[in-house]
Amino acid sequence: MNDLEMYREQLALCDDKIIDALVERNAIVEKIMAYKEEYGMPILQPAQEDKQERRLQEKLEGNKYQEEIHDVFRRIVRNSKRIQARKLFSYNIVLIGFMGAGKSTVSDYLSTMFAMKIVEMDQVISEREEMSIPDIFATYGEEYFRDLETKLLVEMQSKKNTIISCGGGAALREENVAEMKKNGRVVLLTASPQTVYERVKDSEERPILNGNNNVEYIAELMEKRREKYEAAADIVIQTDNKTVLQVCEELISKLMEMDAE
Ligand SMILES: Nc1ncnc2c1ncn2[C@@H]1O[C@H](COP(=O)(O)OP(=O)(O)O)[C@@H](O)[C@H]1O
Ligand SMILES: O=C(O)C1=C[C@@H](OP(=O)(O)O)[C@@H](O)[C@H](O)C1
Ligand SMILES: [Mg+2]
Repeated sequence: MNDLEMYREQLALCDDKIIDALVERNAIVEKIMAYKEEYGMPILQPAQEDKQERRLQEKLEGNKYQEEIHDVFRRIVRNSKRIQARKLFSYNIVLIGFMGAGKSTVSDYLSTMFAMKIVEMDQVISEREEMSIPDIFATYGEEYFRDLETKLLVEMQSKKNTIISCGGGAALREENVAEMKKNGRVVLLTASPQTVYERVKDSEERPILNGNNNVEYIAELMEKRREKYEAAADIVIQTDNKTVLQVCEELISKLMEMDAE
């Protein structure tokens, strides 16, 4: 055997070790999940994630391949999150609720924590139309926008394991709700009119509230929509005075409870 052949064999042995370590690592990830579930512990633990990241930084300090190894670890962590998410949610998670309830924020956080794909409906529609949501409303009217929402929700049926962040009006059409439920669990986020107002008062992105951005109008519109939101929901989470992390934890545990039934 010449040297080159020997090095190649050594490399293959290294790859085998990496594979074995990854299989072992993933099995441990599953054990941690099962443990948290058994003892009713929070699934998301961002502080632990930060701690792990710091440990890695320290360990790699001064290492010649620091950047490359770090890159590999980022992928490893992302894939562990995916494994977790696939195990927990075999369906789409569809967030509905009034403007300012936190649908976009919660979706974003969840998608980061579980490395799940996300569809932010307003953003997709806006990109496709090459126009902001207020401009779509102003140019073509609300009905046109609502039809785009319906079309997008129909497309979403081909997705799996995806977080769908709806616009606040998406759950108002019955046909939309039927689409959401085909492949997803519908999560209703709620907040009081006062909380909504505090969260959206400086926003210019919500044409429905144009010129009416006050607690009274919000309360009235919320009441008009309430029945439809509630009828669509598989689970409901009240978000007043809760952090985004708390809302996400509640969402996860309620979905897990639902699956256990
Ligand atoms: N639980 C929360 N606590 C405090 N602020 C929040 C919370 N959820 C969302 N927000 C804030 O409220 C605003 C509106 O949230 P957003 O996610 O855009 O709502 P939605 O998509 O339901 O209209 C954002 O500025 C966001 O940072
Ligand atoms: O409630 C509504 O009718 C709407 C809510 C908005 O989304 P957010 O709920 O994310 O603000 C956006 O889709 C559009 O301005 C209409
Ligand atoms: Mg939103």
